Amino acid sequence: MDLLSYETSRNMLDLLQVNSSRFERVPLSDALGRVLAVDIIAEYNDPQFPTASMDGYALKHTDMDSGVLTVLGDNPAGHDETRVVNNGECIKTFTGSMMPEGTDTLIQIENVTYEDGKITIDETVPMGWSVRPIGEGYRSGDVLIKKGTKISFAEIGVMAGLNQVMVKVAIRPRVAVIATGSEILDLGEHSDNPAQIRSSNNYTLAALFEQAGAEVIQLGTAPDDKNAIMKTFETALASADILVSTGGVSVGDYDFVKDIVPRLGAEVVYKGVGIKPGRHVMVAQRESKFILALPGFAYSSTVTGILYALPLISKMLGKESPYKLVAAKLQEDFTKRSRFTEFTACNVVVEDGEYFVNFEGKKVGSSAILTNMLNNSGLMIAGEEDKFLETGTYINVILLENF
Ligand SMILES: Nc1nc2c(c(=O)[nH]1)N[C@H]1C(S)=C(S)[C@@H](COP(=O)(O)OP(=O)(O)OC[C@H]3O[C@@H](n4cnc5c(N)ncnc54)[C@H](O)[C@@H]3O)O[C@H]1N2
Ligand code: MOO
Repeated sequence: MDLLSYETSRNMLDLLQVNSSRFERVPLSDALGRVLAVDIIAEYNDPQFPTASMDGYALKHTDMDSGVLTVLGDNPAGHDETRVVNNGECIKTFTGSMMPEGTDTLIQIENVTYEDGKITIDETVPMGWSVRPIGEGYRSGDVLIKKGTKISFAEIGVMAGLNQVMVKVAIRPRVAVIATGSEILDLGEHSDNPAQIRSSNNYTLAALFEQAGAEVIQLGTAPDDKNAIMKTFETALASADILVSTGGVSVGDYDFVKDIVPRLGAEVVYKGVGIKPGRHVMVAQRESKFILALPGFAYSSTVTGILYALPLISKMLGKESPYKLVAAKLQEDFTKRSRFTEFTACNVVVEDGEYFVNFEGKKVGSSAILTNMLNNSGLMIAGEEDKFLETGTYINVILLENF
């Protein structure tokens, strides 16, 4: 089998024409987890007026040493204060209130004694004390959130502060997921044969893609039946942007998926990459739609889903990168098992601001071991040329959180 290198396969994937300009407007309260389709630019300053940040008295700092000041009255938060403070005067002003004209400093209640409409200053404060200046948080015109950002709690809050009632977000790519194989049983399906196994692939991948911002069409499982698989694929392609299948891509007599994909009129971009796991992965395109046929093994399908589906989803969403790649230091020796680029589940530890990896609790075995991905594992990348990697070697790791 002629295998592409991992790097070539990823470059070819990056070169595929993907529509990344589809957007919709959603209410802010529905925007969590969506990806911004525009830059969020401040239309005003925050705050828009000098604002008190403590409860106290607004005054001129030049009066700080005068000892006693006349209180003109109260200025509660939200009050449009119009009185002008002159020398020897102050206004009782509260946290969040607009500072009255003529004042530059707020002295907190604890620092004064009030009696008969006057305050005596017991402890002075510096010029500008407890006043949030105009534009303390941001200035009009500042780009606060970049297009392509996944919206989290902080983005929601900042956009609420900007009165963004509706938010322009990328349309979620629709990804159809199906697991093929006559031995696999869907969730809850009755088993009458000990050679059957539970399907995890279609659920792992659905969760992975949803986490990455896609809308998943869960197609469940399908037995190794050429015509049935073909029909299901054809139907799925009518509504999905990406069809992801697992199983049926190697050389077995019942591995039909690899033959079905070209028969659907799709152009095979490649089939077979020098990676472990996942070497049978197939990428195909039919007009603007993509078909990713991933291997059946649970770990292989997950890794190839990360490596080949996430970049397409991420591009459709207008995100800068599908996941975070970091350089980490090996905390133990690592021996590569194949001549391919290898992706190994690892623990990622951060110590003193540096990333480290180790394999504590990870099992060595076949490409079926999905439990190695538990506990926020990372995916360590050992290159084709690597063989034995010593403790202390720096190595690239894909972080699998927050993509
Ligand atoms: N003679 C050869 N045999 C195999 C080769 C090869 O090159 N020559 N490649 C091996 C490698 S590497 C892989 S990866 C697998 C890929 O095979 P398929 O994509 O055709 O997958 P299946 O044979 O259908 O399944 C493989 C394995 O995974 C289990 N499986 C399948 N679907 C699911 C699911 N939804 N959830 C959980 N587990 C699943 C299935 O029972 C098999 O054990 O081929 C090797 N063989
Ligand atoms: O391609 Mo398989 O996933 O190497 O085990």
